[in-house]
Amino acid sequence: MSLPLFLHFQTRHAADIRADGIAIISPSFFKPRTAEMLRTYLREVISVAPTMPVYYYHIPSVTGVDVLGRDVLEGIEELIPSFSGVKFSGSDLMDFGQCVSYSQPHWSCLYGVDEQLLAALALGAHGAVGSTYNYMGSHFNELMAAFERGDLVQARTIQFKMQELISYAKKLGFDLGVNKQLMIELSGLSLGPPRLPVMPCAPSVALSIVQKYHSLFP
Ligand SMILES: CC(=O)N[C@@H]([C@@H](O)[C@H](O)[C@H](O)CO)[C@@H](O)CC(=O)C(=O)O
Repeated sequence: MSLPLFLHFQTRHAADIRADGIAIISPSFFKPRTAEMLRTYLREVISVAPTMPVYYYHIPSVTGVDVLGRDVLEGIEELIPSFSGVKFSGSDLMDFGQCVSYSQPHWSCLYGVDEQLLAALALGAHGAVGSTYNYMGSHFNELMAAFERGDLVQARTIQFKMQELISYAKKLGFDLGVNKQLMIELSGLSLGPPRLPVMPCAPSVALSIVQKYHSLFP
């Protein structure tokens, strides 16, 4: 089966630079309708570098692909021996729980909806990858530490503050452009403007969210 050429080169490049692994997102223009179609696609992408660890990056709100993560994992360890886990950026926690439950001992199930991390930890998430960790990582480390020592009151307090911040930001149009501006403001790093079609964030919006952040996390 043939693979779009750029994917061939991207995977080859990852192998050439000895990347620790790759995460593969579903195609979103011609969408796979079934888990089998998506698994076949993942296998073809990684066939260029068959020993490199590979993660399935499940992010239905971006791809628009309506296939359960758990269904994609079915039998994937036989199809892709280097399969290493899933980065799950969906809000369907039952599906996430089923991914964790099916997970093989050497896999990682990483959760990516930052405002629901605590629930995912309770379901056995092995780690987290998310955009807001770029500027709120220390608070999330505290959340995870509190969860690990069984202090659910503290873990919830941090999660609720985070939810309040995201819901505040969403009312002001939180998107990638806003998120990038928050990274700049809160990390102090100069990251430049976003690339089209993402639009830059209005300074008044970023300022308002930054103020909210400081009021929640003084
Ligand atoms: C749909 C989306 O962008 N999800 C984010 C979240 O971190 C999200 O921004 C956060 O939970 C706030 O809603 C990440 O899962 C995506 C992500 O980590 C990435 O693509 O780098």
